[in-house]
Amino acid sequence: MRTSIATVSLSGSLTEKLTAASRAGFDGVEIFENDLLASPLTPEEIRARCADLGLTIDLYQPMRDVEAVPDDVFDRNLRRARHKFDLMRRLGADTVLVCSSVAPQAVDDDALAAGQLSRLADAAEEFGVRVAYEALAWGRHVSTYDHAWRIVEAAGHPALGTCLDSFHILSRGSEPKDLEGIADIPGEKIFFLQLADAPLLAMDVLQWSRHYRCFPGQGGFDVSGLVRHVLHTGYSGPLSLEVFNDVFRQSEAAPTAVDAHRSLLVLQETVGLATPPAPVVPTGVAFAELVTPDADPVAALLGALGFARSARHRSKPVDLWQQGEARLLVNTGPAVRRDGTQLAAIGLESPDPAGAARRAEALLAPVLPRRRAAEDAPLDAVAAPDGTELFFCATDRTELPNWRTDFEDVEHTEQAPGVTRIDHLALTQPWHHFDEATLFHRSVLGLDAQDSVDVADPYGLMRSRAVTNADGSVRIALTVGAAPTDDTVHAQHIALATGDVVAAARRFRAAGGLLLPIPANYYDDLAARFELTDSELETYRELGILYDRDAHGEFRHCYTRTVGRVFFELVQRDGYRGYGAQNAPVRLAAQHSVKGLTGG
Ligand SMILES: O=C(O)c1ccc(O)c(O)c1
Ligand SMILES: [Mg+2]
Repeated sequence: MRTSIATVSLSGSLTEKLTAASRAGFDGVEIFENDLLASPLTPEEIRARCADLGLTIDLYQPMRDVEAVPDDVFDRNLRRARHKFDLMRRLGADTVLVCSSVAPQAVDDDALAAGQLSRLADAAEEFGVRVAYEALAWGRHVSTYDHAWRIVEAAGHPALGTCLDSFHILSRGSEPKDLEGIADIPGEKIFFLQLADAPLLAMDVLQWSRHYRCFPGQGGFDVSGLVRHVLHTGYSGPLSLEVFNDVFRQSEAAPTAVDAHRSLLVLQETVGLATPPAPVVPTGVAFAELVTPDADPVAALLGALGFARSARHRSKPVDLWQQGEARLLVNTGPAVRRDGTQLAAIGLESPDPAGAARRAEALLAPVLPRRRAAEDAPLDAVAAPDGTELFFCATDRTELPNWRTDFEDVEHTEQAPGVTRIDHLALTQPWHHFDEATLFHRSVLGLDAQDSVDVADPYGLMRSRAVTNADGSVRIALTVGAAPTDDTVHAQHIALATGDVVAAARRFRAAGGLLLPIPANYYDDLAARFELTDSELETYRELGILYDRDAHGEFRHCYTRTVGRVFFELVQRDGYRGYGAQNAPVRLAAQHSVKGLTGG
Protein backbone atom coordinates (compact mmCIF):
# COMPACT_ATOMS: atom_id res chain seq x y z
CA MET A 1 0.00 0.00 0.00
CA ARG A 2 1.04 3.61 -0.34
CA THR A 3 2.83 5.04 2.66
CA SER A 4 2.60 8.56 3.94
CA ILE A 5 3.80 10.60 6.90
CA ALA A 6 2.51 13.76 8.54
CA THR A 7 5.04 16.59 8.50
CA VAL A 8 4.37 17.09 12.23
CA SER A 9 6.16 13.78 12.85
CA LEU A 10 9.53 15.10 11.68
CA SER A 11 11.89 17.82 12.83
CA GLY A 12 13.07 20.80 10.82
CA SER A 13 11.80 23.14 8.14
CA LEU A 14 9.13 21.97 5.72
CA THR A 15 11.80 21.45 3.06
CA GLU A 16 13.89 19.33 5.42
CA LYS A 17 10.85 17.27 6.38
CA LEU A 18 9.86 16.64 2.76
CA THR A 19 13.40 15.68 1.79
CA ALA A 20 13.71 13.25 4.70
CA ALA A 21 10.32 11.65 3.95
CA SER A 22 11.21 11.18 0.30
CA ARG A 23 14.67 9.74 0.98
CA ALA A 24 13.27 7.26 3.48
CA GLY A 25 10.92 5.92 0.81
CA PHE A 26 7.54 7.44 1.65
CA ASP A 27 5.08 7.94 -1.22
CA GLY A 28 3.28 10.91 0.25
CA VAL A 29 2.87 13.39 3.10
CA GLU A 30 0.20 14.99 5.23
CA ILE A 31 0.99 18.67 5.33
CA PHE A 32 0.45 20.18 8.73
CA GLU A 33 -0.86 23.70 8.51
CA ASN A 34 1.80 25.18 10.81
CA ASP A 35 4.56 23.78 8.63
CA LEU A 36 3.05 25.50 5.61
CA LEU A 37 2.43 28.80 7.42
CA ALA A 38 6.06 28.91 8.54
CA SER A 39 7.48 28.04 5.13
CA PRO A 40 8.94 30.69 2.82
CA LEU A 41 7.74 28.61 -0.15
CA THR A 42 4.47 29.43 -1.92
CA PRO A 43 1.86 26.67 -2.14
CA GLU A 44 2.82 26.24 -5.83
CA GLU A 45 6.48 25.89 -4.88
CA ILE A 46 5.63 23.33 -2.19
CA ARG A 47 3.60 21.41 -4.74
CA ALA A 48 6.52 21.46 -7.17
CA ARG A 49 8.99 20.45 -4.47
CA CYS A 50 6.84 17.48 -3.52
CA ALA A 51 6.51 16.46 -7.17
CA ASP A 52 10.30 16.67 -7.61
CA LEU A 53 10.74 14.48 -4.54
CA GLY A 54 8.19 11.96 -5.80
CA LEU A 55 5.75 12.76 -3.00
CA THR A 56 2.01 13.28 -3.25
CA ILE A 57 0.24 15.54 -0.78
CA ASP A 58 -2.28 13.11 0.63
CA LEU A 59 -3.83 15.30 3.30
CA TYR A 60 -3.95 18.90 4.43
CA GLN A 61 -4.62 19.31 8.13
CA PRO A 62 -6.08 20.17 10.52
CA MET A 63 -9.24 22.20 10.20
CA ARG A 64 -10.63 22.68 13.72
CA ASP A 65 -13.87 23.65 15.43
CA VAL A 66 -16.09 23.70 12.37
CA GLU A 67 -19.30 21.84 13.19
CA ALA A 68 -22.31 21.88 15.54
CA VAL A 69 -22.21 25.61 16.17
CA PRO A 70 -24.80 28.43 15.87
CA ASP A 71 -25.52 29.55 12.27
CA ASP A 72 -23.59 32.82 12.41
CA VAL A 73 -20.52 31.02 13.77
CA PHE A 74 -20.83 28.37 11.07
CA ASP A 75 -20.99 31.03 8.34
CA ARG A 76 -17.67 32.39 9.53
CA ASN A 77 -16.26 28.85 9.65
CA LEU A 78 -17.37 28.28 6.08
CA ARG A 79 -15.65 31.46 4.95
CA ARG A 80 -12.44 30.31 6.68
CA ALA A 81 -12.82 26.87 5.06
CA ARG A 82 -13.18 28.32 1.53
CA HIS A 83 -9.84 30.06 1.98
CA LYS A 84 -8.24 26.78 2.90
CA PHE A 85 -9.91 24.89 0.02
CA ASP A 86 -8.47 27.44 -2.37
CA LEU A 87 -5.04 26.97 -0.79
CA MET A 88 -5.42 23.20 -1.19
CA ARG A 89 -6.22 23.62 -4.87
CA ARG A 90 -2.93 25.50 -5.25
CA LEU A 91 -1.12 22.80 -3.27
CA GLY A 92 -2.67 19.98 -5.21
CA ALA A 93 -4.03 18.38 -2.02
CA ASP A 94 -7.45 16.81 -2.40
CA THR A 95 -8.36 15.77 1.15
CA VAL A 96 -8.71 17.95 4.23
CA LEU A 97 -8.88 16.66 7.76
CA VAL A 98 -11.55 18.14 10.01
CA CYS A 99 -11.15 17.25 13.69
CA SER A 100 -14.21 16.99 15.89
CA SER A 101 -14.84 20.26 17.64
CA VAL A 102 -13.40 21.15 21.03
CA ALA A 103 -14.99 24.64 20.96
CA PRO A 104 -17.09 25.75 23.95
CA GLN A 105 -19.86 26.94 21.57
CA ALA A 106 -20.23 23.51 20.01
CA VAL A 107 -23.50 21.82 20.92
CA ASP A 108 -24.30 18.17 21.36
CA ASP A 109 -26.52 17.84 18.29
CA ASP A 110 -25.64 15.19 15.70
CA ALA A 111 -28.24 16.42 13.19
CA LEU A 112 -26.79 19.93 13.33
CA ALA A 113 -23.25 18.56 13.00
CA ALA A 114 -24.29 16.41 10.00
CA GLY A 115 -26.07 19.30 8.30
CA GLN A 116 -23.14 21.67 8.70
CA LEU A 117 -20.55 19.11 7.63
CA SER A 118 -22.69 18.48 4.57
CA ARG A 119 -22.64 22.19 3.72
CA LEU A 120 -18.87 22.18 4.28
CA ALA A 121 -18.59 19.26 1.85
CA ASP A 122 -20.69 21.19 -0.73
CA ALA A 123 -18.15 24.00 -0.54
CA ALA A 124 -15.23 21.58 -0.68
CA GLU A 125 -16.62 19.96 -3.84
CA GLU A 126 -16.50 23.30 -5.64
CA PHE A 127 -12.71 23.22 -5.17
CA GLY A 128 -12.32 19.53 -5.98
CA VAL A 129 -11.64 18.73 -2.32
CA ARG A 130 -13.06 16.08 0.02
CA VAL A 131 -13.51 16.30 3.77
CA ALA A 132 -12.35 13.60 6.20
CA TYR A 133 -13.98 13.99 9.62
CA GLU A 134 -11.94 12.63 12.55
CA ALA A 135 -13.03 12.12 16.17
CA LEU A 136 -10.40 13.52 18.54
CA ALA A 137 -10.34 11.39 21.68
CA TRP A 138 -10.90 14.64 23.61
CA GLY A 139 -13.52 16.09 21.24
CA ARG A 140 -16.18 18.09 23.08
CA HIS A 141 -19.17 16.03 21.99
CA VAL A 142 -17.70 13.66 19.40
CA SER A 143 -14.81 11.62 20.75
CA THR A 144 -15.22 8.13 19.26
CA TYR A 145 -14.75 6.88 15.71
CA ASP A 146 -18.21 5.28 15.60
CA HIS A 147 -19.86 8.54 16.65
CA ALA A 148 -17.97 10.44 13.94
CA TRP A 149 -19.05 7.79 11.42
CA ARG A 150 -22.73 8.05 12.46
CA ILE A 151 -22.59 11.79 11.73
CA VAL A 152 -20.85 11.25 8.37
CA GLU A 153 -23.37 8.55 7.47
CA ALA A 154 -26.27 10.82 8.40
CA ALA A 155 -24.85 13.61 6.24
CA GLY A 156 -24.78 11.23 3.27
CA HIS A 157 -22.54 13.50 1.21
CA PRO A 158 -20.19 12.04 -1.42
CA ALA A 159 -17.43 14.54 -0.54
CA LEU A 160 -17.65 13.75 3.18
CA GLY A 161 -16.01 10.68 4.70
CA THR A 162 -14.26 9.79 7.93
CA CYS A 163 -10.62 9.70 9.00
CA LEU A 164 -9.63 6.93 11.36
CA ASP A 165 -6.68 7.59 13.65
CA SER A 166 -5.32 4.61 15.58
CA PHE A 167 -4.31 6.78 18.52
CA HIS A 168 -7.77 8.21 19.11
CA ILE A 169 -9.34 4.78 18.74
CA LEU A 170 -6.89 2.67 20.75
CA SER A 171 -6.32 5.23 23.51
CA ARG A 172 -10.00 4.75 24.38
CA GLY A 173 -9.96 0.97 24.44
CA SER A 174 -8.85 -1.94 22.34
CA GLU A 175 -11.13 -4.74 23.44
CA PRO A 176 -12.47 -6.66 20.43
CA LYS A 177 -15.90 -5.01 20.93
CA ASP A 178 -14.30 -1.55 20.73
CA LEU A 179 -13.16 -2.23 17.17
CA GLU A 180 -16.21 -4.11 15.89
CA GLY A 181 -17.84 -0.91 14.62
CA ILE A 182 -15.10 -0.47 12.02
CA ALA A 183 -16.71 -3.25 9.98
CA ASP A 184 -19.87 -1.07 9.65
CA ILE A 185 -17.99 1.60 7.71
CA PRO A 186 -17.80 1.06 3.94
CA GLY A 187 -14.14 1.20 2.88
CA GLU A 188 -14.77 3.99 0.39
CA LYS A 189 -16.14 6.19 3.18
CA ILE A 190 -12.88 5.89 5.10
CA PHE A 191 -11.13 8.77 3.40
CA PHE A 192 -7.95 8.48 5.44
CA LEU A 193 -6.14 6.25 7.94
CA GLN A 194 -3.65 7.74 10.38
CA LEU A 195 -1.40 5.45 12.38
CA ALA A 196 0.42 5.99 15.62
CA ASP A 197 1.35 3.78 18.53
CA ALA A 198 1.94 4.95 22.11
CA PRO A 199 3.37 3.60 25.34
CA LEU A 200 0.62 2.57 27.74
CA LEU A 201 0.56 5.52 30.13
CA ALA A 202 -2.13 6.53 32.61
CA MET A 203 -2.45 10.21 31.82
CA ASP A 204 -4.63 12.89 30.26
CA VAL A 205 -5.37 11.74 26.72
CA LEU A 206 -4.61 15.07 25.04
CA GLN A 207 -1.15 15.27 26.67
CA TRP A 208 -0.57 11.61 25.87
CA SER A 209 -1.44 12.21 22.21
CA ARG A 210 0.51 15.42 21.75
CA HIS A 211 3.76 14.29 23.42
CA TYR A 212 4.09 10.52 23.54
CA ARG A 213 2.89 9.03 20.28
CA CYS A 214 5.43 6.77 18.61
CA PHE A 215 5.72 4.70 15.47
CA PRO A 216 3.76 1.43 15.17
CA GLY A 217 5.56 -1.37 16.97
CA GLN A 218 7.26 0.99 19.42
CA GLY A 219 4.45 1.32 21.94
CA GLY A 220 1.78 -0.81 23.55
CA PHE A 221 -1.14 -0.52 21.10
CA ASP A 222 -2.19 -3.30 18.76
CA VAL A 223 -1.90 -1.08 15.69
CA SER A 224 -1.65 -4.00 13.26
CA GLY A 225 -4.85 -5.49 14.72
CA LEU A 226 -6.65 -2.22 14.00
CA VAL A 227 -5.19 -2.06 10.49
CA ARG A 228 -6.53 -5.56 9.81
CA HIS A 229 -10.04 -4.36 10.70
CA VAL A 230 -9.66 -1.34 8.43
CA LEU A 231 -8.34 -3.41 5.50
CA HIS A 232 -11.38 -5.65 5.84
CA THR A 233 -13.62 -2.71 4.93
CA GLY A 234 -11.85 -2.42 1.58
CA TYR A 235 -9.98 0.76 2.52
CA SER A 236 -7.40 1.43 -0.16
CA GLY A 237 -5.95 4.82 0.80
CA PRO A 238 -2.50 5.33 2.25
CA LEU A 239 -1.12 4.06 5.55
CA SER A 240 -0.09 7.34 7.06
CA LEU A 241 1.95 8.02 10.18
CA GLU A 242 0.84 10.90 12.35
CA VAL A 243 3.13 11.00 15.35
CA PHE A 244 3.32 13.89 17.77
CA ASN A 245 6.42 13.16 19.84
CA ASP A 246 8.67 15.46 21.84
CA VAL A 247 11.81 13.44 21.09
CA PHE A 248 11.21 13.20 17.33
CA ARG A 249 10.61 16.93 17.23
CA GLN A 250 14.20 17.49 18.30
CA SER A 251 15.92 14.61 16.51
CA GLU A 252 17.39 14.79 13.05
CA ALA A 253 14.67 14.26 10.46
CA ALA A 254 16.51 11.81 8.21
CA PRO A 255 17.01 8.93 10.69
CA THR A 256 13.54 9.51 12.16
CA ALA A 257 12.03 9.15 8.70
CA VAL A 258 13.92 5.89 8.15
CA ASP A 259 12.76 4.58 11.54
CA ALA A 260 9.22 5.63 10.59
CA HIS A 261 9.30 3.91 7.24
CA ARG A 262 10.79 0.76 8.77
CA SER A 263 7.85 0.67 11.20
CA LEU A 264 5.41 0.73 8.29
CA LEU A 265 7.32 -1.98 6.41
CA VAL A 266 7.10 -4.21 9.48
CA LEU A 267 3.43 -3.37 9.96
CA GLN A 268 2.68 -4.28 6.35
CA GLU A 269 4.53 -7.56 6.84
CA THR A 270 2.51 -8.27 10.00
CA VAL A 271 -0.83 -7.73 8.28
CA GLY A 272 0.18 -9.65 5.16
CA LEU A 273 0.54 -6.71 2.78
CA ALA A 274 4.24 -7.24 2.19
CA THR A 275 6.68 -10.12 2.27
CA PRO A 276 10.20 -8.89 2.86
CA PRO A 277 12.87 -11.61 3.23
CA ALA A 278 12.07 -13.56 6.42
CA PRO A 279 14.02 -12.80 9.59
CA VAL A 280 17.05 -14.98 10.20
CA VAL A 281 17.37 -15.09 13.97
CA PRO A 282 20.99 -15.20 15.19
CA THR A 283 21.95 -18.32 17.11
CA GLY A 284 24.88 -17.05 19.13
CA VAL A 285 27.54 -14.42 19.56
CA ALA A 286 30.58 -15.17 17.41
CA PHE A 287 32.63 -12.28 18.79
CA ALA A 288 32.60 -8.79 20.16
CA GLU A 289 35.12 -6.32 18.75
CA LEU A 290 36.73 -3.60 20.80
CA VAL A 291 38.57 -0.77 19.14
CA THR A 292 41.18 0.94 21.23
CA PRO A 293 43.87 3.56 20.78
CA ASP A 294 45.87 1.88 23.54
CA ALA A 295 46.03 -1.90 23.63
CA ASP A 296 47.97 -2.24 26.90
CA PRO A 297 45.23 -1.62 29.48
CA VAL A 298 42.83 -3.73 27.43
CA ALA A 299 45.34 -6.57 27.18
CA ALA A 300 46.00 -6.38 30.93
CA LEU A 301 42.30 -6.52 31.67
CA LEU A 302 41.61 -9.41 29.30
CA GLY A 303 44.62 -11.32 30.57
CA ALA A 304 43.43 -10.93 34.17
CA LEU A 305 39.97 -12.11 33.11
CA GLY A 306 41.60 -15.33 31.86
CA PHE A 307 41.58 -14.61 28.13
CA ALA A 308 44.54 -15.69 26.03
CA ARG A 309 45.63 -13.94 22.87
CA SER A 310 45.14 -16.88 20.56
CA ALA A 311 45.29 -15.48 17.04
CA ARG A 312 46.22 -12.39 15.09
CA HIS A 313 44.62 -10.99 11.94
CA ARG A 314 46.69 -11.76 8.85
CA SER A 315 46.88 -8.19 7.61
CA LYS A 316 45.58 -5.85 10.28
CA PRO A 317 46.39 -4.95 13.87
CA VAL A 318 43.55 -7.00 15.29
CA ASP A 319 44.05 -9.65 17.95
CA LEU A 320 41.67 -12.44 18.83
CA TRP A 321 41.43 -13.11 22.55
CA GLN A 322 39.59 -16.26 23.47
CA GLN A 323 38.39 -18.11 26.54
CA GLY A 324 35.90 -20.96 26.25
CA GLU A 325 33.43 -19.82 23.59
CA ALA A 326 33.94 -16.14 24.42
CA ARG A 327 35.83 -14.39 21.62
CA LEU A 328 36.95 -10.79 21.73
CA LEU A 329 38.66 -8.94 18.93
CA VAL A 330 40.91 -6.06 19.92
CA ASN A 331 41.49 -3.66 17.06
CA THR A 332 44.25 -1.06 17.33
CA GLY A 333 44.21 -0.08 13.67
CA PRO A 334 44.68 3.46 12.40
CA ALA A 335 41.05 3.60 11.28
CA VAL A 336 40.03 3.36 14.93
CA ARG A 337 38.29 6.47 16.23
CA ARG A 338 40.50 8.14 18.78
CA ASP A 339 37.89 8.61 21.45
CA GLY A 340 38.95 5.78 23.68
CA THR A 341 38.25 2.10 23.93
CA GLN A 342 34.81 1.12 22.75
CA LEU A 343 32.70 -1.76 21.58
CA ALA A 344 32.50 -1.21 17.82
CA ALA A 345 31.22 -4.45 16.33
CA ILE A 346 29.41 -7.65 17.17
CA GLY A 347 29.65 -10.89 15.26
CA LEU A 348 26.34 -12.70 15.34
CA GLU A 349 26.30 -16.39 14.52
CA SER A 350 23.75 -16.73 11.73
CA PRO A 351 22.15 -19.79 10.12
CA ASP A 352 22.01 -17.81 6.86
CA PRO A 353 24.28 -14.74 6.82
CA ALA A 354 23.27 -13.64 3.31
CA GLY A 355 19.57 -14.01 4.15
CA ALA A 356 20.04 -11.99 7.33
CA ALA A 357 21.67 -9.23 5.30
CA ARG A 358 18.88 -9.29 2.70
CA ARG A 359 16.27 -8.80 5.41
CA ALA A 360 18.31 -6.03 7.02
CA GLU A 361 18.60 -4.23 3.71
CA ALA A 362 14.87 -4.62 2.97
CA LEU A 363 14.21 -3.01 6.36
CA LEU A 364 16.43 -0.04 5.53
CA ALA A 365 19.48 -0.97 7.61
CA PRO A 366 22.68 0.53 6.22
CA VAL A 367 24.56 -2.33 4.57
CA LEU A 368 28.32 -2.22 5.13
CA PRO A 369 30.94 -3.26 2.56
CA ARG A 370 31.33 -7.04 2.68
CA ARG A 371 35.08 -6.81 2.96
CA ARG A 372 37.03 -4.33 4.99
CA ALA A 373 40.11 -5.27 2.94
CA ALA A 374 40.64 -7.27 -0.26
CA GLU A 375 42.07 -10.28 1.55
CA ASP A 376 39.32 -10.46 4.21
CA ALA A 377 36.55 -13.06 4.19
CA PRO A 378 33.49 -11.40 2.60
CA LEU A 379 31.18 -11.07 5.58
CA ASP A 380 27.66 -9.68 5.42
CA ALA A 381 27.34 -6.76 7.78
CA VAL A 382 24.96 -3.90 8.61
CA ALA A 383 25.08 -0.92 10.94
CA ALA A 384 22.73 -0.71 13.92
CA PRO A 385 21.19 2.70 14.73
CA ASP A 386 23.94 3.42 17.29
CA GLY A 387 26.62 2.75 14.66
CA THR A 388 27.60 -0.66 16.05
CA GLU A 389 28.60 -2.90 13.16
CA LEU A 390 26.76 -6.21 13.11
CA PHE A 391 28.49 -9.01 11.25
CA PHE A 392 26.52 -12.08 10.25
CA CYS A 393 28.91 -14.95 10.85
CA ALA A 394 29.23 -18.61 9.99
CA THR A 395 32.03 -19.61 12.32
CA ASP A 396 33.58 -22.93 11.30
CA ARG A 397 31.05 -23.69 8.59
CA THR A 398 33.40 -24.47 5.75
CA GLU A 399 30.94 -23.80 2.93
CA LEU A 400 30.54 -20.14 3.95
CA PRO A 401 32.99 -17.25 4.36
CA ASN A 402 34.48 -17.66 7.81
CA TRP A 403 35.85 -14.67 9.71
CA ARG A 404 38.15 -17.01 11.64
CA THR A 405 40.23 -17.75 8.52
CA ASP A 406 41.35 -14.10 8.50
CA PHE A 407 43.22 -14.93 11.71
CA GLU A 408 46.42 -16.87 12.18
CA ASP A 409 46.91 -18.77 15.41
CA VAL A 410 49.68 -17.52 17.64
CA GLU A 411 51.39 -19.43 20.39
CA HIS A 412 49.65 -19.08 23.71
CA THR A 413 49.05 -20.95 26.93
CA GLU A 414 45.48 -21.92 27.49
CA GLN A 415 44.21 -21.56 31.05
CA ALA A 416 41.35 -23.64 32.41
CA PRO A 417 38.54 -21.32 31.34
CA GLY A 418 36.70 -19.46 34.06
CA VAL A 419 34.59 -17.76 31.41
CA THR A 420 32.56 -19.96 29.10
CA ARG A 421 30.87 -17.50 26.71
CA ILE A 422 29.58 -14.00 26.20
CA ASP A 423 26.39 -13.77 28.28
CA HIS A 424 25.20 -10.40 27.03
CA LEU A 425 26.29 -7.13 25.53
CA ALA A 426 25.02 -3.82 26.81
CA LEU A 427 24.97 -1.05 24.24
CA THR A 428 24.23 2.54 25.12
CA GLN A 429 21.98 4.11 22.55
CA PRO A 430 22.17 7.67 21.36
CA TRP A 431 19.66 9.63 23.35
CA HIS A 432 17.14 10.15 20.56
CA HIS A 433 17.16 6.63 19.16
CA PHE A 434 16.07 4.27 21.89
CA ASP A 435 12.71 3.23 20.46
CA GLU A 436 14.26 3.04 17.03
CA ALA A 437 16.97 0.71 18.36
CA THR A 438 14.40 -1.63 19.90
CA LEU A 439 12.36 -1.80 16.72
CA PHE A 440 15.54 -2.31 14.69
CA HIS A 441 16.75 -5.26 16.75
CA ARG A 442 13.29 -6.84 16.82
CA SER A 443 12.44 -6.42 13.19
CA VAL A 444 15.81 -6.66 11.45
CA LEU A 445 17.33 -9.40 13.64
CA GLY A 446 14.11 -11.14 14.71
CA LEU A 447 14.97 -10.81 18.42
CA ASP A 448 12.27 -10.57 21.11
CA ALA A 449 12.10 -7.43 23.21
CA GLN A 450 11.63 -7.74 26.97
CA ASP A 451 9.88 -5.06 29.00
CA SER A 452 11.67 -1.80 29.41
CA VAL A 453 12.95 -1.02 32.92
CA ASP A 454 13.89 2.30 34.47
CA VAL A 455 17.04 2.32 36.56
CA ALA A 456 18.00 5.15 38.89
CA ASP A 457 21.45 6.56 38.22
CA PRO A 458 22.59 9.17 40.77
CA TYR A 459 22.65 11.78 38.00
CA GLY A 460 19.62 10.79 35.95
CA LEU A 461 17.29 7.98 35.08
CA MET A 462 18.47 5.23 32.79
CA ARG A 463 16.20 3.09 30.66
CA SER A 464 17.11 -0.41 29.68
CA ARG A 465 15.47 -2.95 27.42
CA ALA A 466 16.84 -6.35 26.52
CA VAL A 467 16.42 -8.03 23.15
CA THR A 468 17.10 -11.75 23.03
CA ASN A 469 16.73 -14.87 20.94
CA ALA A 470 14.59 -17.73 22.23
CA ASP A 471 17.30 -19.74 24.00
CA GLY A 472 19.11 -16.71 25.43
CA SER A 473 22.30 -17.38 23.47
CA VAL A 474 22.02 -13.84 22.07
CA ARG A 475 21.18 -11.15 24.59
CA ILE A 476 21.67 -7.47 23.94
CA ALA A 477 20.69 -4.91 26.57
CA LEU A 478 19.87 -1.58 24.96
CA THR A 479 20.25 1.27 27.39
CA VAL A 480 19.78 5.00 27.29
CA GLY A 481 20.52 7.69 29.82
CA ALA A 482 18.50 10.77 30.61
CA ALA A 483 21.69 12.80 30.77
CA PRO A 484 23.19 12.63 27.30
CA THR A 485 26.62 13.86 28.40
CA ASP A 486 27.16 11.55 31.33
CA ASP A 487 29.91 9.09 30.49
CA THR A 488 29.07 6.40 33.04
CA VAL A 489 25.67 6.26 31.45
CA HIS A 490 27.49 6.16 28.14
CA ALA A 491 29.55 3.12 29.11
CA GLN A 492 29.05 -0.09 27.20
CA HIS A 493 29.69 -3.45 28.71
CA ILE A 494 30.41 -7.05 27.91
CA ALA A 495 29.02 -9.59 30.34
CA LEU A 496 30.94 -12.86 30.49
CA ALA A 497 29.27 -16.05 31.66
CA THR A 498 31.00 -18.16 34.27
CA GLY A 499 29.93 -21.23 36.21
CA ASP A 500 31.55 -19.90 39.40
CA VAL A 501 31.68 -16.16 39.80
CA VAL A 502 33.46 -16.32 43.15
CA ALA A 503 36.33 -18.30 41.67
CA ALA A 504 36.42 -16.10 38.58
CA ALA A 505 36.48 -12.94 40.70
CA ARG A 506 39.25 -14.27 42.92
CA ARG A 507 41.33 -15.29 39.93
CA PHE A 508 40.83 -11.87 38.35
CA ARG A 509 41.96 -10.12 41.52
CA ALA A 510 44.93 -12.43 41.99
CA ALA A 511 46.00 -11.56 38.44
CA GLY A 512 46.03 -7.87 39.34
CA GLY A 513 42.51 -6.99 38.14
CA LEU A 514 40.48 -4.31 39.91
CA LEU A 515 36.85 -5.12 40.72
CA LEU A 516 34.31 -2.38 41.25
CA PRO A 517 33.92 -1.87 45.02
CA ILE A 518 30.33 -2.04 46.27
CA PRO A 519 29.23 -0.17 49.43
CA ALA A 520 28.66 -2.07 52.69
CA ASN A 521 25.07 -0.76 52.86
CA TYR A 522 24.23 -2.89 49.86
CA TYR A 523 25.22 -6.05 51.73
CA ASP A 524 23.23 -5.07 54.82
CA ASP A 525 20.20 -4.74 52.56
CA LEU A 526 21.00 -8.06 50.86
CA ALA A 527 21.04 -9.73 54.29
CA ALA A 528 17.58 -8.32 54.95
CA ARG A 529 16.12 -9.34 51.61
CA PHE A 530 17.57 -12.84 51.19
CA GLU A 531 18.47 -15.65 53.54
CA LEU A 532 22.10 -15.92 52.59
CA THR A 533 24.64 -17.46 54.95
CA ASP A 534 27.07 -15.16 56.73
CA SER A 535 30.01 -16.65 54.90
CA GLU A 536 28.33 -16.19 51.51
CA LEU A 537 27.62 -12.56 52.37
CA GLU A 538 31.16 -12.07 53.58
CA THR A 539 32.55 -13.42 50.31
CA TYR A 540 30.28 -11.22 48.22
CA ARG A 541 31.15 -8.19 50.33
CA GLU A 542 34.87 -8.87 49.99
CA LEU A 543 34.75 -9.24 46.21
CA GLY A 544 31.99 -6.77 45.29
CA ILE A 545 29.65 -9.50 44.06
CA LEU A 546 26.01 -8.52 43.66
CA TYR A 547 23.13 -10.94 44.07
CA ASP A 548 19.61 -11.27 42.70
CA ARG A 549 17.00 -13.95 42.31
CA ASP A 550 13.94 -14.41 40.10
CA ALA A 551 11.33 -17.13 39.67
CA HIS A 552 13.82 -19.12 37.59
CA GLY A 553 16.96 -19.00 39.66
CA GLU A 554 19.81 -17.08 41.22
CA PHE A 555 22.17 -14.50 39.80
CA ARG A 556 25.60 -13.45 41.05
CA HIS A 557 27.64 -10.85 39.25
CA CYS A 558 30.50 -8.39 39.62
CA TYR A 559 32.13 -5.67 37.56
CA THR A 560 35.59 -4.65 36.43
CA ARG A 561 36.74 -1.06 36.34
CA THR A 562 36.05 0.80 33.11
CA VAL A 563 38.56 1.14 30.27
CA GLY A 564 37.63 3.93 27.89
CA ARG A 565 33.90 3.44 27.41
CA VAL A 566 33.90 -0.27 28.19
CA PHE A 567 33.74 -2.41 31.30
CA PHE A 568 33.24 -6.12 31.86
CA GLU A 569 30.83 -8.00 34.03
CA LEU A 570 31.28 -11.54 35.28
CA VAL A 571 27.92 -13.27 35.63
CA GLN A 572 26.85 -16.57 37.09
CA ARG A 573 23.31 -17.20 35.99
CA ASP A 574 21.79 -20.31 37.59
CA GLY A 575 18.53 -20.29 35.65
CA TYR A 576 17.97 -16.57 36.30
CA ARG A 577 16.61 -14.75 33.27
CA GLY A 578 17.09 -11.07 34.06
CA TYR A 579 20.01 -8.68 34.06
CA GLY A 580 20.26 -7.63 37.71
CA ALA A 581 18.20 -4.45 37.19
CA GLN A 582 17.59 -4.35 40.94
CA ASN A 583 21.36 -3.94 41.46
CA ALA A 584 21.99 -1.51 38.63
CA PRO A 585 21.48 1.70 40.68
CA VAL A 586 24.14 0.56 43.17
CA ARG A 587 26.47 -0.37 40.34
CA LEU A 588 25.94 2.98 38.58
CA ALA A 589 26.57 4.91 41.81
CA ALA A 590 29.71 2.87 42.46
CA GLN A 591 30.95 3.61 38.95
CA HIS A 592 30.43 7.32 39.48
CA SER A 593 32.38 7.21 42.74
CA VAL A 594 35.45 5.54 41.17
CA LYS A 595 35.44 7.81 38.13
CA GLY A 596 38.85 9.27 37.54
CA LEU A 597 40.59 6.03 38.46
CA THR A 598 39.98 4.72 34.98
CA GLY A 599 42.30 4.77 32.01
CA GLY A 600 42.37 3.88 28.32
O1 LIG B 1 -3.76 17.06 18.61
C1 LIG B 1 -4.43 17.53 17.70
O2 LIG B 1 -4.95 18.65 17.75
C2 LIG B 1 -4.64 16.72 16.48
C3 LIG B 1 -4.77 17.32 15.25
C4 LIG B 1 -4.97 16.54 14.12
C5 LIG B 1 -5.05 15.18 14.23
O3 LIG B 1 -5.22 14.37 13.17
C6 LIG B 1 -4.92 14.60 15.46
O4 LIG B 1 -4.99 13.26 15.53
C7 LIG B 1 -4.72 15.34 16.59
MG1 LIG C 1 -5.14 12.30 13.67
